[in-house]
Amino acid sequence: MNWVEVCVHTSREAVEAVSFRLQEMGADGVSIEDPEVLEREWESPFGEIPALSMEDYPSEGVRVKCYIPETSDVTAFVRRAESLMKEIEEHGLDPGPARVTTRKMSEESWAEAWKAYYKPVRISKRMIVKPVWESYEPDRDDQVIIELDPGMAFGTGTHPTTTLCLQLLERYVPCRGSVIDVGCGSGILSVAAAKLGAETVLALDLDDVAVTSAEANVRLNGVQDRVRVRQGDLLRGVTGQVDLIVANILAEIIVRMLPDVPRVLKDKGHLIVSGVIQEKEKLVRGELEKQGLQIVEAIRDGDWVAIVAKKV
Ligand SMILES: C[S@@+](CC[C@H](N)C(=O)[O-])C[C@H]1O[C@@H](n2cnc3c(N)ncnc32)[C@H](O)[C@@H]1O
Repeated sequence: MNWVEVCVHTSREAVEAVSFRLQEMGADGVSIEDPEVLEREWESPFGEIPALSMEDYPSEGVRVKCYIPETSDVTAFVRRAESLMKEIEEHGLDPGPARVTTRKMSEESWAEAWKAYYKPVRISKRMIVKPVWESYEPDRDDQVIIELDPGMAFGTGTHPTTTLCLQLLERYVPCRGSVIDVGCGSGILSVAAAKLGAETVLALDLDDVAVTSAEANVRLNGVQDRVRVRQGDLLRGVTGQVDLIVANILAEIIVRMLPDVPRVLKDKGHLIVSGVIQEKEKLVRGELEKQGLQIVEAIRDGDWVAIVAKKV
């Protein structure tokens, strides 16, 4: 299949909002070309991009690129991307050059374009997310390495909403406990939960591309005996109770899921929700309380918030 690269040239402050909205519009991931990486002093070998070249980056602003099938309605997608620039401005963010351009790509060049931007990432002292085509030498005995081939699904481990979830999973996955990952995308959080000691993990996603990708990543990490992947709409139809639910989806969708949480969560079980932009934090907190869930803590990365709540 051939692809169309849609490039949104924007400002650094609008990158998060643009990336998230492009994914809401149906793009299954984004790559970000920010000249800031040319100047940054890396603290560790992780995240380094070899052969950095000035020509690959814009001289002003940041380029956010995504790839959509040539057979999809490209014109409509581009129109929505253009109106997104107006939305950004209305929300008081600098849209930057606010240009949307397209380029046709073959299947092979699309795959390579992705790989160039995706390197091992250190999530915490113990946890590393590593693309399957990269090599990495563990630097501690208790290291948790999550191998990923994200394909077309969201969840490379580089998005702050995913990173926040991974950091919380490291602290909240109960040893030999049960976990549900709602909106599993590439399966990254399910694999992490299994590698952090969960006995059973149910990975759910509405999108069949995500289901296929999660199944592949579960096998890649050898955790298929503990992780089941199923297509599903939030917690609808889920029976039984688990120790931990994690969901990295947008605030509005999380709010729709919350009425089902007390039914699916064991007493004293935890819920981790991420994908919450700062402005929506109050809404999510209010709905958590409405469901009788006690807020334990919230952690942040830029404008993103992840909240942990407990069934008391
Ligand atoms: C932001 S991605 C998170 C992927 C991955 N869990 C991570 O943390 O990187 C959100 C995922 O939720 C899925 N999703 C959206 N609405 C859903 C719904 N109603 N039920 C289940 N999954 C849903 C999307 O298909 C997407 O894969």
